[in-house]
Amino acid sequence: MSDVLQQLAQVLEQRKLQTADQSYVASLYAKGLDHILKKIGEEATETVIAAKDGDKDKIVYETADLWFHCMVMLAHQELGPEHVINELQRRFGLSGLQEKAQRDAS
Ligand SMILES: N=c1c2ncn([C@@H]3O[C@H](COP(=O)(O)OP(=O)(O)OP(=O)(O)O)[C@@H](O)[C@H]3O)c2ncn1[C@@H]1O[C@H](COP(=O)(O)O)[C@@H](O)[C@H]1O
Repeated sequence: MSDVLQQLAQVLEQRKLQTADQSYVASLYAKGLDHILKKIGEEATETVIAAKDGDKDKIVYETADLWFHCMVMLAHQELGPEHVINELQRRFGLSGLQEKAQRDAS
């Protein structure tokens, strides 16, 4: 897993001990899950708009915002990026069409 994801996950855990005026992440935790989910929705929309505009710098910037807020959501739910990476690793090499056919059959 990327070092920066692991390092960021550690910072997000440490921020659980801070107050909202000390840290943006702590302020997100203080506002609660619904606010974090709203931020994910906003960042997802901004990512879609950037992609529709074809602005590569903006796509990267907005995707980073989206990933960051998803990381905050995972931390809030006592999960980390390793759980998502493990799921992607589990799926690796398994055709999306094959996986869907298996799901539809069960
Ligand atoms: N990667 C990020 C990161 N990406 C985006 N953001 C913040 O996410 C917010 C993006 O939301 P918007 O664009 O909607 O800006 P906004 O209007 O200010 O946000 P709202 O007040 O509406 O929530 C901005 O305030 C950004 O600064 C981030 N804030 C923090 N981090 C990482 O988290 C660490 C801990 O941050 P603090 O908790 O603030 O110390 C930092 O060292 C960084 O590594």
